[in-house]
Amino acid sequence: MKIKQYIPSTSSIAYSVGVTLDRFIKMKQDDFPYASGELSQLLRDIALASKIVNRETNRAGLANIGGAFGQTNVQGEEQQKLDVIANIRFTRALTKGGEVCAVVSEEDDEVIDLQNGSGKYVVAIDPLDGSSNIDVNISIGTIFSIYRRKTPVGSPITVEDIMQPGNQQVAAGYVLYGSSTMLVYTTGHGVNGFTYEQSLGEFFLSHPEMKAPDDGKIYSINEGSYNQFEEGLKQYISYCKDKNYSARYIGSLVADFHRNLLKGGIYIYPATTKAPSGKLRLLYEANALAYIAEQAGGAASNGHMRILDIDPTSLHERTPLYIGSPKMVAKAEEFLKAHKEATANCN
Ligand SMILES: O=P(O)(O)OC[C@H]1O[C@](O)(COP(=O)(O)O)[C@@H](O)[C@@H]1O
Ligand SMILES: [Mg+2]
Ligand SMILES: [Mg+2]
Repeated sequence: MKIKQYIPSTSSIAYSVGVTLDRFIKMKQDDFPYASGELSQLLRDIALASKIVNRETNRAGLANIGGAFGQTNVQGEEQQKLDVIANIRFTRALTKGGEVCAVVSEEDDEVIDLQNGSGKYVVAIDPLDGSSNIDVNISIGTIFSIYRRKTPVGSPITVEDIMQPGNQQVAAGYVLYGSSTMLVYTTGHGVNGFTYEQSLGEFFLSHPEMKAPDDGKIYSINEGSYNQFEEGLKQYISYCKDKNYSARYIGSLVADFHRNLLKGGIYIYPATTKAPSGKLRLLYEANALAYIAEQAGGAASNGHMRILDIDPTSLHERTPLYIGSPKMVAKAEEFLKAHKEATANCN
């Protein structure tokens, strides 16, 4: 009996399809000898739910799942049907997976206790980001943050488990439902992006070790509320215009963030006179993207302090967000600080 060693074929007739998300998670898990596989399973559960939500978003116009659901959420926003569908799909996947004890969701007023005595993890999630773009076929997303609970497994869930600053995240990521669907995540060891191959039902590694360019020429801000911006920010926007930077604003946080992460740029959702804490939510929007930004060499602040160091005080609290290329975030902070100091000196 002859035995020969396997030599991988390099022939283009059967090109390699690449590394699947499952295999990548397994490979990375092996990097941590004490890893128990629970976080890996949790990431797989999120990937599964995102495949289902991807299917729903793709056929939203056909299957009568576009449009309003007819209820408002705790933010006072009218829920879209896809907000509710995505919320059900992710919460169900996290419950069935068995790794999670509690979920904080944009679409639920209170913390959801999954009645899972063995769950080690807490997930904060924006099931559907960019809701205003659902019915107009513009990229939308999902954003998630993962924490290890602070209290012993099996004990009642406490504020301590939920109200953790972003620097306590063990993983974070987003799904972008765009011209292609991508899952981008970090477990604190760099950022990797996977593209969904619909026909095979698999995510494949397409953007290994993503790095945010140090600087950029794109600024993303909704200037519709310009008159309510603080003076320092107005000066930074003039600076961007003097520099002939490109203004790009999709109105879906995940999509704007993703573009700027790849090309270099800054996304700003500022404080305004009407909304002094801005619009975006700390626990399930800002923290996750801030962790990814920093893991890719970018930066994220509320204009004055690092997002990841903010101690949360309420479930749906909002924060101004300045995120993207580190030099651009630093420059924006500089303008805010300089104007604040100048005003203070005048008084
Ligand atoms: O319409 P505005 O005020 O520019 O706000 C757009 C921002 O609001 C959001 O839609 C808020 O997120 P949700 O859609 O998850 O509520 C962001 O995705 C987006 O960046
Ligand atoms: Mg959102
Ligand atoms: Mg949302």
